[in-house]
This record gives sequence, C-alpha cells and structure tokens, in this order.
Amino acid sequence: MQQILVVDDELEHLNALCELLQGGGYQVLRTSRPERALAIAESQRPDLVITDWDMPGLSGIELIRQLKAHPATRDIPVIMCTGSMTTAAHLETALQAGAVDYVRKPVEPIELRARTRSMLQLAASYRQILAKEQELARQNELLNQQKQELHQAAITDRLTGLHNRAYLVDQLSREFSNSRRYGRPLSCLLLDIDHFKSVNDRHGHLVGDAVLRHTAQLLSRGLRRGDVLARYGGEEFVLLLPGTPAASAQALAESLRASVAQAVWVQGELSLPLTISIGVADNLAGQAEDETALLRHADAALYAAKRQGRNRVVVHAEPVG
Ligand SMILES: Nc1nc2c(ncn2[C@@H]2O[C@H](COP(=O)(O)OP(=O)(O)OP(=O)(O)O)[C@@H](O)[C@H]2O)c(=O)[nH]1
Repeated sequence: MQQILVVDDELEHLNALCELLQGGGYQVLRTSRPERALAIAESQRPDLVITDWDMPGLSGIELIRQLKAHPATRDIPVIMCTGSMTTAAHLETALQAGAVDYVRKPVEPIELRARTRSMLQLAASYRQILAKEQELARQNELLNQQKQELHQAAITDRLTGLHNRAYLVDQLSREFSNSRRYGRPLSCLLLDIDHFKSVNDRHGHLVGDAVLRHTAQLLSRGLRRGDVLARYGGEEFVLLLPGTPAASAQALAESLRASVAQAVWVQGELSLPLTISIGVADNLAGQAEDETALLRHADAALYAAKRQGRNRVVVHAEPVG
C-alpha cells in the first residue's frame, strides 16, 4: 500500500487530511511537529509528503529544503498546502524549493485525491526509470569490463603471461615511428633458450612449458617502464628498449644472460641448467630502414650468437663498406 506522510501543526486540519487520504485507500503517517518530519521521512521513506506551509518552528518551505538536501529523501515528491492568501510569488518560492504541486486550503477532497494520485503515479514512473537507468549503468560497466578482459586476452601469451607476438608487432611499429620522429634510439633484443628442443625431448612438453614460464619470469625482472617484453614464438622472446642505444642494451642483455645461467631450474628431483643466447640491434646510424629490418638485424645477431657457441650476447654490426 502506498504511504503518505502528512505534516500539519493544526490538529484539526491534520485529522481532516489524514481521514481523507485513508478514505482514498492510502496508508498515512502523520505528525503535527514539522521538526520531526525529516526523521520520519528518512526512516519510513513514504511515497509522498503533504505539508502545511505556515508552521511554527519549521516552515513548509524549510522542510522541503531539508528533504531535498538529503539523499535518502531527495526523490520523495512533496505537495504543499497553502493558505487562501498565498500569492503567485509564494507559490513560485515553494516550487523552487522543490515542491511538485500545491493545494489551497480549505482543501477540496476531490482535488486532493486527484493531485495525490497523479503525484504518486509520477513518482512510481520516476522510480522505474531510475531503476532501469541503474541497471543500464551496471550492464555498461560489465560490458566495459568484459571488453577490457577480451583486449587483455588478445595481447597476452597464455603460457607465460607476457605480451604476445601480435602486441609486440604493434608496439614495434609504434616505437619505431616514435624513435624516428624524435630522433631517439630504439634497441631490440631477440632472446632464445639454448637447446630447448632437448628439454622437451628428454623431459616432455610439460617440463618444457615450465621452463618457458621460468625464463619469462627471469626476463621480466628489472624491466623499466616503457620496455616491452613479449614471447615472440616457441622459445623466443623479444625485448624492446625505447630510448636505449645498442651499447646500453648490450649491458642489459649481458645481465639477463647471466641471470638465466645462474638460476638453475629445479622441480622435484629434476634440476636443469639453462642458458639463453641474445641478439641485439638498434636503429641508430640509419642501420634499420624500418622495424622489420631492426628485427632482422637482431635475428642475424642471435644467429651469430648461436653459431659462436650459445650462452652469449652478440650485437649486430654494420656491414663494413
Ligand atoms: N614445451 C614447449 N615447447 C615448445 C613450445 N613452442 C615451441 N616449442 C619447442 O621449442 C623447440 C625449439 O627448438 P629449436 O628451434 O630446434 O631450437 P633449440 O633446441 O632451442 O636449439 P637452439 O635454439 O639452436 O639452441 C621445438 O622443439 C618446439 O617444439 C611451447 O609452447 N612449449
């Protein structure tokens, strides 16, 4: 049943109003002390408030302002009962304070019922719209979250949790253009686990997978903001170092190589010494005309590192002449 709070300091008037509304099938809350009305509205959340204007202690206008200032009671519609002397300016003040309608005293029963009914219908529609809006906002948030998760999955390598090849290709192209535009160095490291095939062959693919995860973790340590580490494929990783020339990249590559060589991989009884080979190239001195060439140079340096015995770092050298 819909609930209406009636506020009037004149008991006779209060009783008459309440009777009228109860006769209309509404549940009525009442108070003759306007300063209590806010607390009642807050705890009972009536569907409508009907208040007298002229009351000692707290005027109807002041009560409306308090109701509107409070989040819990802000949306409860208020009808103001006004005296017969009320002017248009008074009514304007009431509407500005937040009253949605008014009835003049002495109250015409049919008028009060009509206004009450339409206000309650309006309030119900408003509540429905509000609930739909909230539901829409919730669904929107869920959708954005799913989009974000999908995007994250699309750029992540599932086995190692590093970025994947697709992301690397995007970033390489972006970083290459940026470094060219701002005349900044860009280094590319191609890192490959040595004799990884024999890990798989001797111990199985599950151990091979664990070794890949272990290596990915070691390589991730000590990366700086802006560095991009990705699993390029199989047992190959790429590390992009924007703002870093090959000489500094070589030092970092050397420390990565050493950290993998020092950290023996252990699982139960099994312990495997692992090493990686690294090819380093940068875009300086116009060596790499585009990002593909940069990657190709790093690959050539990696190939040289493998040929020279593995577990080493080789920097791509500019061909002489
Ligand atoms: N366990 C596992 N193995 C993979 C995965 N992707 C590629 N491989 C294996 O990685 C191995 C790569 O071997 P190769 O390219 O011959 O190189 P390598 O044995 O590391 O030898 P070098 O690079 O010359 O030192 C192959 O046996 C692939 O099957 C993976 O996701 N998990």
